[in-house]
Amino acid sequence: MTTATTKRQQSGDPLISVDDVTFGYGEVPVLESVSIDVDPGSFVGLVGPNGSGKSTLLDLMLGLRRPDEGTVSLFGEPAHKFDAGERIGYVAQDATKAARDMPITVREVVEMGRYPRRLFGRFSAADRQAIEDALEQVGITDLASRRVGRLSGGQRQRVFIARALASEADLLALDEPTVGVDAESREEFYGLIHDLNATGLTVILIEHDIGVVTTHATDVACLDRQLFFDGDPEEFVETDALSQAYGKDQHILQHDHE
Ligand SMILES: Nc1ncnc2c1ncn2[C@@H]1O[C@H](COP(=O)(O)OP(=O)(O)OP(=O)(O)O)[C@@H](O)[C@H]1O
Repeated sequence: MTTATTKRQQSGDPLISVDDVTFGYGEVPVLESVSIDVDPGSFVGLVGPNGSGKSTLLDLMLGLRRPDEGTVSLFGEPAHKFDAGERIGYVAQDATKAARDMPITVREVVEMGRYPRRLFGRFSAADRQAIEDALEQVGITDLASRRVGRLSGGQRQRVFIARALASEADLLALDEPTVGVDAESREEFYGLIHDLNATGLTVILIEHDIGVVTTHATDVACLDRQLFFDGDPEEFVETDALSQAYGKDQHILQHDHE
């Protein structure tokens, strides 16, 4: 996408490197000896049953929490020292639900993604163009002056993706982004994420629907405190990692397939 991304892709260094990480909230262990790399340009689907530590691992990857043991590097730096806001578009669980109460327009949300790049507190012509391009890329130009709170869940998701694009993020991190979104909008949404990944944007997606993950992801990581599987989606469906990780919670998967 950007020149910086291209350079990193050429260098072949992982964009995120999690090395032998252990983490707990107080005495409660959540992650145990987890090691995983996220390569530039990849689309990593992070799956596992409820409470298996997916959101926690994402927090650690983005430097929002520090591991008890092990190390996490992000863009080649210790993750907790990195100012993640600059190069990462993060759509947290419930982010769009919170947006229901936002008394601001779609364009204003997308502009926020561009704030850090302003010079002397003002948008340049290039900034304005980047904002328009981001709106257009996710197909919400005609919604630009609408209030975010008045949009559907699927439309709000697009607004947040556009904000990430306006910031020229190198990495898009999505935590169950389509909860509560209807099947058609959901399919369209993942088509959009697929296309963005094809342009070089690295994607990490937490998602219970294994079908979505195996269709779009280039890598699957299956977690339940430990990493059960990390690799090719096709191999993943052939191994017993699914039943090992989900065990009695397999109904979660079936439910999402319906
Ligand atoms: N801030 C917190 N303080 C204490 N415990 C927490 C906190 N956040 C999460 N946990 C616990 O850590 C474990 C892992 O939670 P996490 O949200 O990472 O799992 P998850 O795989 O993302 O779950 P889900 O699929 O249900 O969203 C759970 O047992 C959860 O209750």
